[in-house]
Amino acid sequence: MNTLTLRRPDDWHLHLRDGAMMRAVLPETTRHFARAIVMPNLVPPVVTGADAADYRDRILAAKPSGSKFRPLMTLYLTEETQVRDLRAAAEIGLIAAVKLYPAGATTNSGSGVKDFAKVRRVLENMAQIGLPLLVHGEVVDPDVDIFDREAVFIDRILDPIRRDIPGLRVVMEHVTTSDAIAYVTEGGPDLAATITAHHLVINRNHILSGGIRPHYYCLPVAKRESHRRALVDAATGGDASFFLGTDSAPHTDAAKLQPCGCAGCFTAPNAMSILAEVFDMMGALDRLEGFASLNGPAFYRLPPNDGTITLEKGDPVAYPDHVDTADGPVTVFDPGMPLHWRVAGD
Ligand SMILES: NC(=O)N[C@@H](CC(=O)O)C(=O)O
Ligand SMILES: [Zn+2]
Ligand SMILES: [Zn+2]
Repeated sequence: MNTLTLRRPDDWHLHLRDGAMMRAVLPETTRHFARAIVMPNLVPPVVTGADAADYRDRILAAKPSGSKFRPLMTLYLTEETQVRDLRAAAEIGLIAAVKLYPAGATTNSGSGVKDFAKVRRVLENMAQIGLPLLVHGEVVDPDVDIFDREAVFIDRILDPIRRDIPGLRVVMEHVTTSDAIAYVTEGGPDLAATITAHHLVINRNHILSGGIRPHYYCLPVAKRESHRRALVDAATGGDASFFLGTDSAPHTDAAKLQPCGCAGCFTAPNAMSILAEVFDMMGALDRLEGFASLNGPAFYRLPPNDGTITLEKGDPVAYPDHVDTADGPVTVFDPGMPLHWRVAGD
């Protein structure tokens, strides 16, 4: 097979940032994706409905002319989140989901939740109205090994919350372990997971191969090879609980390349080429549309997109190694292998 036409895909987990950075990275997403769940971890975070409306307007104003891209907004859950504000934002269709960051778990998560009892009433209301809770699923306990934080989060935090609040719809974001895959596979219709492109192609060895590779450092950190294989099997296996969320997370090189560098991989430009390569290697190209374009809308109770994109197979595709922003260059994720599939028109 040398060409493949899919319904236009969506990105169910994306960091667009703000200001000059947003203006520089947004076209990299709108080129391929019709919609994206936009993460709220700005500084300060997107906490209220009014914050989300303002941020949405800034994104729409920065969108390339002619693009029909639709940002799907999220609120950043804090211990002060007001039920009334959240319900109002959901009712008018301003927000598509609410994001839970355990305080301290990742980039700009300082305003996240420390005491889960304090957000219980908000979560109950979300269950009532069917509004999905998106979780960065890692515990922050420094005594828990960084490679175990996702599995421990499921046992200590996520599973108790889901038992406590039946009907709460949850997306485990950017899953990295076979533990999460197993939990989501067994989790029933109210549980789903996003999988990134980069976690399908790197394991933890890549971060430390021949030296330290800051551009492969993201959170949750890539795990051992057996986990990567479990992710590939889940993404390509046809279970509708799994769908694409690139977690494309731009940071300037200056912010990545320092003694304490930021976590995040910038994959918006080449995520679709990476996915096509992985699905092709697995003999599963016929399932790429489900993963990238159908399973996400089904979980979010939205229609799939009308338009299509076409992928073409040929000589290895060269992507620019960075995108320039007014804040400095942002390095594009290097998958470390040739990519043979390009999006037609790129
Ligand atoms: N994934 C990352 O490594 N970083 C994300 C935050 C997140 O999604 O956890 C970011 O905002 O930079
Ligand atoms: Zn995260
Ligand atoms: Zn993210």
